[in-house]
Amino acid sequence: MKEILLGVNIDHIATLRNARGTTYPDPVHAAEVAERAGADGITVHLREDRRHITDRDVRILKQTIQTRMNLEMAVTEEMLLIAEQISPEFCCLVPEKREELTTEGGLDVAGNQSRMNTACARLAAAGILVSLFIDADKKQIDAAVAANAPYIEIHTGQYADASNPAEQQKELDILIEGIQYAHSKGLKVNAGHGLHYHNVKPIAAIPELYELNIGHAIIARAAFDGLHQAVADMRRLMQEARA
Ligand SMILES: CC(=O)[C@@H](O)[C@H](O)COP(=O)(O)O
Ligand SMILES: NCC(=O)COP(=O)(O)O
Repeated sequence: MKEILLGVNIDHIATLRNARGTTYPDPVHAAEVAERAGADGITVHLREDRRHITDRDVRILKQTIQTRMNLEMAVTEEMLLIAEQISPEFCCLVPEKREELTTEGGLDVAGNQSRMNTACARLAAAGILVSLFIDADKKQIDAAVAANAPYIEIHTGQYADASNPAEQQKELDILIEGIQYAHSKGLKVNAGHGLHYHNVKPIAAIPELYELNIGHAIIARAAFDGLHQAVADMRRLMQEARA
């Protein structure tokens, strides 16, 4: 069966650094180790409040990443200008709330169609491949198609947060239906959020998926096993699911 790619999100290396205001651990170093361990791309979320990744990180990473940068960002004028200046290979547009602990759901593309169309067109004009981080909802998938986004990333948060196997299976079925629908519409379909070593396989097994973006669980595992091992183990689990 086809390979599935792994984008490693290194935000929480920066969380650890910022907790003490030190210069270490450096996300630039993390990207290099993750790439050597088999990451197909590096994801960073430049939040409006800069709680982890900073402008400096994005600038230097753009010069040092050997694979490709996927810059996650809110749909704001400030972020669009940064993306146009940095020119990452991919931009994933995500919803953002200042107070949230982490991303709580998908972007409402359908409810903000003209703003999304404009953002996608601006990024495409800058040569950036756009992805929209959305829920597995046909209305949002149709809106992503209408916005001319070549990629979407399906939000797996509800699946990851399910509190029992029956609920998790229900969420998985919703994801599979949405992913198949999006794929049939010609979108390249990624997925991510909340995936970890014990819930990744059923997601990685979905044949229409192109790439998974995984961060928090890999960085947490790295504290005990080292980042190289943590990335390699995640990659292996994903490939096993495709065997
Ligand atoms: C959009 C998304 O699902 C992730 O990138 C997530 O936002 C990671 O960053 P946080 O951990 O700061 O939420
Ligand atoms: N877009 C999802 C992502 O980059 C990583 O999310 P998480 O694994 O840190 O929850």
